[in-house]
Amino acid sequence: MSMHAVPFEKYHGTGNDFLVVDADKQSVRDRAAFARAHCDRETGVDGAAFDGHGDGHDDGPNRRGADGVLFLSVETRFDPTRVVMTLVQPDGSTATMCGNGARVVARWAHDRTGDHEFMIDTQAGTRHASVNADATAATIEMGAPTFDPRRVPVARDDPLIDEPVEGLRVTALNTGVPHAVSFVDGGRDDVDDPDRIDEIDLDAVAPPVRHADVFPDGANVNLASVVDDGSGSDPAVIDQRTFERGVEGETRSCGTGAVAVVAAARRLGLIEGESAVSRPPGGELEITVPDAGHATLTGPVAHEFTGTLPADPR
Ligand SMILES: N[C@@H](CCC[C@H](N)C(=O)O)C(=O)O
Repeated sequence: MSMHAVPFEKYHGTGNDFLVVDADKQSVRDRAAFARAHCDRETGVDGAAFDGHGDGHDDGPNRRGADGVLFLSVETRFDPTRVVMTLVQPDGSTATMCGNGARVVARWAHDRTGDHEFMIDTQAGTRHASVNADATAATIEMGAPTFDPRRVPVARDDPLIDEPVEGLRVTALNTGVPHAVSFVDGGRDDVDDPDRIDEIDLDAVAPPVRHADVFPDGANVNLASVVDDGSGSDPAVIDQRTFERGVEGETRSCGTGAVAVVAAARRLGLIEGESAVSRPPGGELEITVPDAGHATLTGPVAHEFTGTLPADPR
């Protein structure tokens, strides 16, 4: 067994939290085993064990474990600096894209270089990223959402738009990874509605959809409720919850999910305008989904703590 210790940083974006490992400096032989062990919410990385935890500057959710490990490689010979991103999830799988993870990558790269603009190489394509002046928020270009059945993918010839799948009415699309979006009536603040979004047992209703035959690669499953349709002077507001493939549970926030929710709401005519605010449990995200071209995702990012972890945790 290797006793090698791997330095890492922990960051989060609206509560979607990640361990970050500099892949240029650290070798982790079995990345899946590393992620499975250290992301575990009961036995994984514990911030209380490390200096810098809750340092008063970037006070994160400070939960044990994480939603994934970002292995990053920086290529400063490019302008803007390029970062190659690989996300290994708590079940050991590798995700092709992660919106909140990419926002964390931009902040991590800023903390190393002082730059504010980056290109991030993901398995879903190369994405432009920027951090704001004090690096408390990051914006990612998210590519163009697609409902094309071959690209979601869904196992049928027509787009899957607002149809029943395993007990939910679902719209299927790909925003870098596959998503199923299901709109429900009551928003988080509709406290008198017994069926409001937060009353739904997501851990019970999502897995049958996540594993449905119509999704050959599986899907992340989002519940969404339109709070404001954007017909007034402000952008639309949508409450969101996401059950993530790879985490196999609900996360505090999902960036590709937020873009999927807004793109699906636009497709179904539920909101007006190309900008919207998504409200996952972990905070607020600003999304744009233009009629053509790249969507964008903007929201807060924060550093939690720094430490070292065993490279081979078995
Ligand atoms: N949390 C992410 C999504 C990560 C990928 C997803 N779990 C999958 O496997 O499809 C985000 O912020 O987009």
